[in-house]
Formats: sequence, structure tokens, C-alpha cells
Amino acid sequence: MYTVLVSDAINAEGLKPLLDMPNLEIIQKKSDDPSVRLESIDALLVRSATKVTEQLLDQMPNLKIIGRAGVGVDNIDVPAATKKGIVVVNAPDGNTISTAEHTFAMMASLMRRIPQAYVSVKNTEWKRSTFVGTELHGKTLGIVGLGRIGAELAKRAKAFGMTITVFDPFLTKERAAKLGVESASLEQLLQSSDIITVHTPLTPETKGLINSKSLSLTKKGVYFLNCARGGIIDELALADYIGSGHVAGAALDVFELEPPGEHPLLKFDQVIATPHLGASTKEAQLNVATQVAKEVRLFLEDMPVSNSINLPAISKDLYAKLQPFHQLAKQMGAILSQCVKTGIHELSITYSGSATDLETPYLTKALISGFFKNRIDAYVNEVNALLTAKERGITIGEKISVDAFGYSNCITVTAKGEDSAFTVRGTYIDHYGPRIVFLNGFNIDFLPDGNLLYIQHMDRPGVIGRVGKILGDLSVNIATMQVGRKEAGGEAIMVLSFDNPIEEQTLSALSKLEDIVSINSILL
Ligand SMILES: NC(=O)c1ccc[n+]([C@@H]2O[C@H](COP(=O)([O-])OP(=O)(O)OC[C@H]3O[C@@H](n4cnc5c(N)ncnc54)[C@H](O)[C@@H]3O)[C@@H](O)[C@H]2O)c1
Ligand SMILES: O=C(O)[C@H](O)COP(=O)(O)O
Repeated sequence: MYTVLVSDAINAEGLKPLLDMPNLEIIQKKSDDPSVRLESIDALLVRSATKVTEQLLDQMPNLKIIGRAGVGVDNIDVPAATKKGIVVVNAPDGNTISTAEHTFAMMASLMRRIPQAYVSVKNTEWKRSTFVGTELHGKTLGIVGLGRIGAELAKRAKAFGMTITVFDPFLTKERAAKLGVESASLEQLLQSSDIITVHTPLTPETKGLINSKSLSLTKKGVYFLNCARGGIIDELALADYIGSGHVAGAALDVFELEPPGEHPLLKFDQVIATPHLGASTKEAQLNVATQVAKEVRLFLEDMPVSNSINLPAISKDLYAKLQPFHQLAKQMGAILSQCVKTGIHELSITYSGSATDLETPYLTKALISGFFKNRIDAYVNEVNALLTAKERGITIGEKISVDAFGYSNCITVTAKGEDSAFTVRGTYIDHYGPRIVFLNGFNIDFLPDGNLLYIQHMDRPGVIGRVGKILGDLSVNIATMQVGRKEAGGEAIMVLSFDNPIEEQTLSALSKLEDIVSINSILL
């Protein structure tokens, strides 16, 4: 049973993929509503209003996924979520058109002073000469950040006869040529544009990207638009430049602090504003809600998601290929952590044969998460596996090798400690399944699943019989049993599987037997 908290206004029809899911309860309440039991929530759906802080995440120990029904994730503490192994997904393109259209509407409104004229007419005035505007045609529009929204805006502005200058450090010449825009430095854009609009994410690098210094480079009479995120344009610097008459006006859909309340920029008649409405259309809200609900459902059904901020994107086809190896890698990590009780400083993983064709970094993360599963008191998955290893001082080595030890594929992992090393090797055999084929120096062949006992012993007559007798006396039924040795009379191992977990009393009785070197119970 999963519990999903929908903490912002998310389109109800778009939630259908989740509503249709069996064993799932949806709670539509604010995250700070006292009736919400935060500790029971498995998935959290938000827009930009809910601030998903580290403190909130601390109160949600069961949380596995955060779905952002929109683009910007600056209201989510992604590093804190990542550290806790919480997957963050968004709906990157569902609101692109709506936001590009809104930006365009804001630009046209700003240049033709439509909001001001509207208020005047509503006040029974008829001041035709007061509201003389400026044409868009023939003007240069400077776009900072030519991503999804920037590009859609560029297409529309070109249709209106504008020249488009773009600053985007990640813009290739080919894409600029395809979109018919001129690529420029930020300085060139500031100096040449009549209207400047920002469409970057809000990051430490873009915060205050347009500041007093950049404003000083602009043409007198320039206009500014911000329908991306408050803070990309330094609000107080912009207010200074509007106050001095250098900047002719601004259209703002977003503010550093929302709602902005009594804001210095809102005192100017030449500043128009909307309350973060870029994505507020029926179409966009249905799109983003559906996209994010589908992603969350896929995740809860243990399927790959495509729009994760902190997980690599894996297609359905690739996941189908990876899935058996993913499970094998996880089990191998769990076997290692239950056999190696001493501190380790390195996990060295080698992929051989056809396993080298797979997305090996993903498998490495799965193996590490399996390793930590029974070792530390924290939720570790593919999202935070590498970070957790780093925090615990464990170096991760990943290699590929042609030698697959006679198998068509295999994964070999060695845990290295101060003066010890323990190796596990596994393979996946079509129509047969995952097998562990090498354990701590011994060739063996067992299915990594369920309740296992790994016994290291001396290869002497009667040992296997004595183990069988003790188990029989204690009414413990052996499901399967495999043995392996290096040489006659030397050390040997047996791996037994059971229908139920092995009790402490059984382990204790077995460990007292003659010729037993060590016993490990493994739960997979
Ligand atoms: N007002 C709204 O309701 C609304 C709706 C949707 C999106 N947004 C916001 O609009 C912005 C753009 O969204 P998008 O979907 O187009 O994102 P996107 O990721 O497709 O595009 C962002 C672009 O910014 C560029 N960029 C990154 N750092 C830059 C820098 N330092 N200088 C210049 N360019 C840089 C990237 O290369 C990329 O091309 C985001 O901030 C998003 O949160 C607002
Ligand atoms: O980043 C976004 O998708 C937009 O800013 C929309 O935010 P909203 O979902 O709060 O309207």
C-alpha cells in the first residue's frame, strides 16, 4: 500500500494514472496540514508553492519519490533528497508552450501598455494619447537561455519580424542556425537588445545574472521580461534602473519571494506583473499532472522513470535488458555485506563478456545499494549509492574485462579491507536465471535468493552429514545445497537454502560442530 501526498493544486484529471493504481491512497492536503501523517508518505507531488526543504524531508522517513508537476525544482532541496535516496522527477515540457505564449503576451502587453490602458478605461477614462506604444516588428529581442521555452519564444518573435540575439553557453552553432537566431556573448546581447528576456533555470550561476553591472551595458529605453524565476534579474538593481529612466519598463511573472507583497518594482507604472501564471493554462496543467503522475506510478511499480533530476534516464527497452543484471548486482552486494563483517575501503567491480554492453554505472550503483542495505541504518538506492560510499570512505572501482570465466557474462566484485579481500562472482543465464558461481575463492553454483547459509569448513568425511543431522534434529528443512572446494582435504564451502530464516539457536548448534570454520546466514 502506497500513500501519495498531493500538496499543491495539481490537475485532478491528470492524476488518473495514480488514481487507477491499486493499493494506493491519495491525500490532497498541504504538507503543513497537521492532519497529514508525514511519516507515512511514500510519494509527494508538488508544484512551486510547497517548499520541499531538508527539514520537511527529515519528517518523511518513508518518502521515496518527489514529483514536480512543472519544470523548476528550485523549491526542492534536491541535494538533501539525493542524500536520502529520494528520486526527484519533473514534467519538463508539459508547460513549455503555455509559458512561451505567456511571455509573448507579457511582451506585447508591456510594449503596448495594455494593462495600464485597461485600468484607465475601467476607470471611465479615454486617454488615447497617453498609451502610445512601441512595435515589436524590427526590434531586437535578447533571449538569455535558449532552452525549451526560449526556443518557442524565439519562433513566435521571429514571426513578428523581430531579430533574435541569444546568450546561452550551451547553444551549438547548428541549433542557432536551425532556429534562425544569432548567438552572442551576454555583453553583446545586453548592448544590442531592445527587449531582454531571461529563460534560464535559477542556479547559483544564474542568480543575479542581470545585475547593476549588466544593466549599465544596456541601451537606454530597454525593456526587461522575467517569466522564468525571480532572482535571475536582481530586483533592486532593476528598480534603480527603472527609477532613473534608463530601463523603460519590465514585465514580471515571477519574484524572488512569492507573493512579493509591497515590492519596490510594483510601485512603477511601467512595470506590469502576473502572479506566476506562465504554466497556468488548462492544457499545461493537464500535461504536467499527467506526466508526473505517470512517472510516479512507473517508479512505484519498479519501472524506470525518464524525467529524473537525480537518476540517469533509462528507456523501457534498456531497462528490460538491464533488469535481471540489476537484481543480480543488488543481491551480490547484499551477499558481500553479510559475509564481510570487517571494515572495507574498496569495492572493485569487473564486468565481463556481454555484461560490458550494459549500462554498467547503473549496475554498480545497484550493487553498492545492495551492499549498504543490511549494513547501515539509512535508505540507500541508486540515487545516493555513490554518495554514501564516498561518505563512508569506500572507493568504488569499475572495470571491464574480456575474460568471463567461461560464462557468456559475469559480474565480479571484491571487497577489500585492511588485510582481507572477499570476492563474489555472479552470472545471468538465459532461461535459468541468476547464479553465484564464485564465492571467496571457491567455485560454486547457487541461486542468490531467499534464506541462505554459507558455511566454510574443512573437506573431511562426515561434515556434511553432521550439518544435515543437526538441521534435521532441529526440524529445519534444507531446500537446496551446493558444495565447493579447492582441493581434496583442504578448505571447502557449502551453501544451503531454506524455506524460512535460520534461527540463532540453529546457527549456534552448527558453529559448535567439528571442522566448521565459519558460518554466515544470508538473507536476500
Ligand atoms: N513562469 C512560469 O510559470 C514558468 C513555467 C515553466 C518554466 N519556468 C521557468 O522557465 C525557465 C526555463 O525553462 P525551460 O523549460 O525552458 O528550461 P530549459 O532547461 O529547457 O532551458 C534552460 C536554458 O538555460 C540555459 N542556461 C543555463 N544556464 C545558463 C546561463 N548561466 N546563462 C545562459 N543560459 C543558461 C540552458 O543551456 C538551457 O538552454 C526555468 O527557470 C523554469 O523554471 C517558468
Ligand atoms: O517551473 C515551472 O514549471 C513553473 O514555474 C510553473 O510553476 P507552477 O507549477 O507553480 O505554476
